[in-house]
Amino acid sequence: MAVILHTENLNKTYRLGGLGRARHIQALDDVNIKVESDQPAIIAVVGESGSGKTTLAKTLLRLVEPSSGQVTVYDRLVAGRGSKPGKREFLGSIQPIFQNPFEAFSRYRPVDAYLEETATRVAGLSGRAVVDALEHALSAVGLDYADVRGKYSNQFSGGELQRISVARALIPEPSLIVADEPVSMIDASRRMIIINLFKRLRDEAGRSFLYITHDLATAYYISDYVAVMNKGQVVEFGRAGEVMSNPQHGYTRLLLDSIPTTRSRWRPRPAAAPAH
Ligand SMILES: Nc1ncnc2c1ncn2[C@@H]1O[C@H](COP(=O)(O)OP(=O)(O)OP(=O)(O)O)[C@@H](O)[C@H]1O
Repeated sequence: MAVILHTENLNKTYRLGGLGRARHIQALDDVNIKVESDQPAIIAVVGESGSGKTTLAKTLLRLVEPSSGQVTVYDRLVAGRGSKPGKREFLGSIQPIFQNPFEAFSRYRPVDAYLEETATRVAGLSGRAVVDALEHALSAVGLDYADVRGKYSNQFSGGELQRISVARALIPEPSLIVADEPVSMIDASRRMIIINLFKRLRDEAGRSFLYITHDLATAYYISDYVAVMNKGQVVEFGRAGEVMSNPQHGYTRLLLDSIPTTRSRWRPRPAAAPAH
């Protein structure tokens, strides 16, 4: 079985302010998560703002150095003491998708230039193989290269642009895609297209995802595993079905109670008392 993700006693403390006025924020507080499986998996990390989700994502992407602890992804140590993966090899195996696709692509550069750059610089491709990789990745997200070529970010909807971000992430054939709030900036009616795309890429292309979200409802819908974070700690972790149907922690129950259900939304109001 492969160790898809293992964080061991992972800590991150940010230091704010200068000498004498320094303040420390413990963004990750002994985070321990282990997902071991032969099947690719979608691992959701849920929690309110400031709970440490993005910091966790950034340690996997090596954008943030942990204060202590280690991270293993697909049996390879990627962060913490002793981790020294080569840059290209590392970038190829873990790819990010960010929250705002309009910020990921400058409006002064055609979007396919970004895809080409990933194909040449990260995947190490050249010549015809670059075009093949772009065609293949775009078709995996339901887009045609001919419809994307030469166009700029302002010529796409947020949903289309996020699908192009996913295509870019797929080019180096990563084993894990880290998606930090990937649908929060997208029109609500288009969110499920991206969410379902992740499911399809897990099942058909064998990609695993770390899916970071505030939204427990979509986390439940697509995830195999859920980690619930609060104040830098993972307060609950397990198979999605178990966490949702039998939450052990009060904070998880609180998050679950905040999901609007059909029943609570449409429950008829009690009739007003007749006026006397
Ligand atoms: N570069 C930084 N310097 C100092 N403090 C930081 C830095 N990045 C994050 N923090 C702090 O660390 C804590 C965790 O932040 P983080 O962004 O990881 O949370 P989050 O759960 O992703 O929040 P959100 O959902 O709002 O993105 C917060 O208190 C935040 O203010």
